[in-house]
Amino acid sequence: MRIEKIELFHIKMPLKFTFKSSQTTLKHRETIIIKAIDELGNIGYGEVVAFNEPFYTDETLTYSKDILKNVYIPNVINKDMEHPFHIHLWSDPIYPMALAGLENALVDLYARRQKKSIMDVVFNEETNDSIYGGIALGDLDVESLIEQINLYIKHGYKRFKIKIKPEDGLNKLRAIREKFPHIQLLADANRSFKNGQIPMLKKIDELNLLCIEEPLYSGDFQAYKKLQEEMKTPICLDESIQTIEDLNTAIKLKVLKVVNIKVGRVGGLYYAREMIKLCRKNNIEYWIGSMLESGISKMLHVHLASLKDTYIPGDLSPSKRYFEKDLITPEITAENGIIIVPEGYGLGVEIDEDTIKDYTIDYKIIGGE
Ligand SMILES: O=C(O)CCC(=O)c1ccccc1C(=O)O
Ligand SMILES: [Mg+2]
Repeated sequence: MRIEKIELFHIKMPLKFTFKSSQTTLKHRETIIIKAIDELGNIGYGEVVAFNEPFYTDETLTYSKDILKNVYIPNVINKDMEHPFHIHLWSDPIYPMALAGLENALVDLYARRQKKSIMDVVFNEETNDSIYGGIALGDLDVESLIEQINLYIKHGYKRFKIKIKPEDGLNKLRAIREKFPHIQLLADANRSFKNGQIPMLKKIDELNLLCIEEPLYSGDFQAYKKLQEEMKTPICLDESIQTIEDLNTAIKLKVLKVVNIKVGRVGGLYYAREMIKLCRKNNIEYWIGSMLESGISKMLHVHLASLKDTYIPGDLSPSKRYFEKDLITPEITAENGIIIVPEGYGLGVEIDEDTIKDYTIDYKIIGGE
């Protein structure tokens, strides 16, 4: 396969709700959609899931765009490639979300070219035909959280993730657990608890959570190890694990029980697969995370969440929850909280380029001369 042309669409999608975490408030989701075209006219899409501000990791969309234009895209354009993962021989994940977006576009293209599903290209193993969706809720007030959970329980959902901060996180979780004793509940603190607030964190143990994501401000592995020794709720690492080396270190230090693997954060499907292999070898639970992206990423995550040994099937719920109009046809939908994994080639859905163009605020084309 030879990639002849790459288009970058910097898009800005209005969110249907304001999403608050301990670190940020989002009313729009900006990402970069990458469209890759090969010498036969096959097309594949990927999404760069960085944000405008470095609240989650250091990578911002400005950095992503620069490295794509100056390094990652020139490294692949007009070269013969046998497999999309060969991109990783030529480019390092300095800005992993940029590299992942490009790699994902090449994998989607390659799978469509081979008339295979993306999972058949990346994982040669049996997967589930459907997954249980779950609802990730921002840091809302207690009344709104309860209202939302009630609503989605009526729609068949059983799993909820709540964003928390030290000031009121414990009280919110207590109120929710009291009202809903049987739901599967997770919390994500996005590194907001400082040392003095650790006693409060330990009280979360009373609430029977599936896990708590990244509670500690320090992000320090030794501090996580100590905390996990003192808590029975599994601690789930997310932003602390960016590279295979991070994961290896965490495994060696016996820090880790659960890890949230995000394709963007780790530099693409190749690295995500390596991490999954490491988790399996070391009996560590893993699951596939998301970050309010368009259906181009979220559908990829639906595919990965269909692996049979994930801890939970991820932060995945219908497109319509997030956006008036998503970029894929059909959009992600759920029936009774269950999402069907599409069967077609590549991502298994069509990409709606008119909608991409409607959301585009900056455009660049490379190659194709
Ligand atoms: O896609 C979703 O609904 C989950 C959103 C989410 O938790 C998140 C959103 C933005 C940045 C970081 C995170 C996270 O998982 O830490
Ligand atoms: Mg998280």
